[in-house]
Amino acid sequence: SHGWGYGPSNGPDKWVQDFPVADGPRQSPINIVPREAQYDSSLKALKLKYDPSNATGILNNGHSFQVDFLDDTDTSTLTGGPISGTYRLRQFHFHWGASDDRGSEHTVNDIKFPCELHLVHWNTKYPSFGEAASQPDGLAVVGVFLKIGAANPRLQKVLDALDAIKTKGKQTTFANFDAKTLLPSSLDYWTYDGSLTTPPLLESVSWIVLKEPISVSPAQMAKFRSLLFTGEGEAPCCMVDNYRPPQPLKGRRVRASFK
Ligand SMILES: NS(=O)(=O)c1ccc(C(=O)NCc2ccc(F)cc2)cc1
Ligand SMILES: [Zn+2]
Repeated sequence: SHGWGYGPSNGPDKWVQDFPVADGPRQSPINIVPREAQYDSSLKALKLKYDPSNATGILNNGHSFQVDFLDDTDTSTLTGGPISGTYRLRQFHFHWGASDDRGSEHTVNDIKFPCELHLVHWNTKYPSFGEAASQPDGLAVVGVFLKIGAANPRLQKVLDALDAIKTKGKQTTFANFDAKTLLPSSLDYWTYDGSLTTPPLLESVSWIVLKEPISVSPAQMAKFRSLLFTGEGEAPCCMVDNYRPPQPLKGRRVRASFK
């Protein structure tokens, strides 16, 4: 009944009641201060190899919507970057605001973007996502900022599917989508050790936040905001402001892959 959410009674400030790790040492998101990030020449280039045929479906999970991928083989993977080994793409999803002045989870010099994309990967040294999610090196999430500008044609196929998943729990098939097309031209990134940004807030994520945003138009942002947090037949509540604000850095280092 009273599950976690983003409202006044169940939002980010209340999560610590059910998930004490919310006050842990490596929580996400954070504010990224480029001037204080340490360039690390030992950081490798990101290597993302995604197979479009692994896309299976698109789901309104009541907190965001996600595009799910078949992750039973190493056909859609993340390697290189700050991580060692092979991480498999499991899903991507977004966080966004009720207006263009907010919505991202990470901020840069305290600047909020209207939307942030998360591509979620898990370390194949563990038998499953669920197992990996409880390990300090279990997950790797690539974060991409969306900035208001020209309409982004690469987003359109995802946004056109949203009418079919308006309410919580609805899902539909979503096939043959190349998640790589959502990435900006530069793969320069900041990286730090963090957590899931929603309950259970597990401290198992190597965060890889790309410096270059991709574009989204105001009309496309309106499509995100047409979704509902609520299920069919419930009093409708617009799915907006589904972002956790930045958390204390607690001495963590943020490294940059670029000068
Ligand atoms: N915003 S984010 O990219 O940080 C993020 C990514 C994935 C999840 C997730 O999978 N939750 C369900 C879940 C969590 C742990 C499990 F063990 C099983 C399912 C939550 C937040
Ligand atoms: Zn997320």
